[in-house]
Amino acid sequence: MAQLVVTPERFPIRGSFTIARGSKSEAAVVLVELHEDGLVGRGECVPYARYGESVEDVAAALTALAAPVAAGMGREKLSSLLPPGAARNAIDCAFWDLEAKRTGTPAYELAGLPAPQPAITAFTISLDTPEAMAEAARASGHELLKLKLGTDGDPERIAAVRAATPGTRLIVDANEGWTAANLASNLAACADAGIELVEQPLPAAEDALLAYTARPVPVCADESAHGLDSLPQLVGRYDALNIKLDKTGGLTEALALARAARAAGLDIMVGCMVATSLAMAPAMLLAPLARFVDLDGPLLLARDREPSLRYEGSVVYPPEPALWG
Ligand SMILES: CC(C)C[C@H](N)C(=O)N[C@@H](CCOc1cc(O)cc2c1C(=O)N[C@@H]2C)C(=O)O
Ligand SMILES: [Mg+2]
Repeated sequence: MAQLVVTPERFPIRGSFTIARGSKSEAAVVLVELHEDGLVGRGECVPYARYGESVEDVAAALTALAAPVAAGMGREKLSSLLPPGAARNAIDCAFWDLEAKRTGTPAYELAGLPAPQPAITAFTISLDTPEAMAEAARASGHELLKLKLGTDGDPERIAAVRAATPGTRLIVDANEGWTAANLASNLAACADAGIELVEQPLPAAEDALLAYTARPVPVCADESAHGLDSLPQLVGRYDALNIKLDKTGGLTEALALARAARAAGLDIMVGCMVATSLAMAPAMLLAPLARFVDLDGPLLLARDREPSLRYEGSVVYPPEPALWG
């Protein structure tokens, strides 16, 4: 029977990171370890205030599972005990890792997935002035950039980055910062600049408008997409959804959501919060199902876990078993 250990941790961000909702200077994560017969399964999550989560509440919800876990409770019970969200993510991924270690079978095989392959990840450019974003984009040298937008002057930011990086693939993320009044003009600016995807333009509560708006660039749900239950209301409004394990409550529901979304004709982005390689590793298993991979969390950190995922230029490599899975 496994012993559950829950540890809140902080990892400093290199400089700071700004989106439409505010700035961050550190990643606040919760680590879950499941110790059994000398083996340790691990998972990591990022509680997000936007979804009503805090480090304290998530750690408490996980600690409350110590007794049932010690009594033999397994991964299959989690969806009846925790909502889709950060707490379930950390323990779900820890169960997958423990099972992989106990059976000697890689997690991708346990999940019925192909072996994950190296993938091009997006690299995020923090929200700033048009000049500063253009310079950060040019200096990054990455093949696929995700521009954080969501405030006045976004067409100028888009135009400045496009002029500075003519050959670079671009996606943008408004983090709910656009409005009914500027949606059409901002989407037109994206189309003019050859932007490949626009993530969460409107506040989640205003999604209905998207069904009646021309979408000259594919539009991807992020803050509107959570677990499987959220899928029906995205169809007809969005062209893609950003699957993050912190929103689905781990790999188990992420897989079900990815398969259901593809069956409904939606493209998939596999995304992340600002977190370490341990949080990215299970998400790498979804990369073969995804049109866009956005697993750059560790690239923004001043310090990562050891061992970490391997990043070379724009390419992220599948995890080694010593990290996860
Ligand atoms: C390193 C990147 C930020 C990761 C990824 N490319 C990305 O864009 N992810 C999210 C951004 C969410 O990040 C936030 C926003 C926020 O207001 C507060 C936090 C975080 C986070 O990761 N940790 C704290 C809680 C996206 O919108 O797609
Ligand atoms: Mg987003």
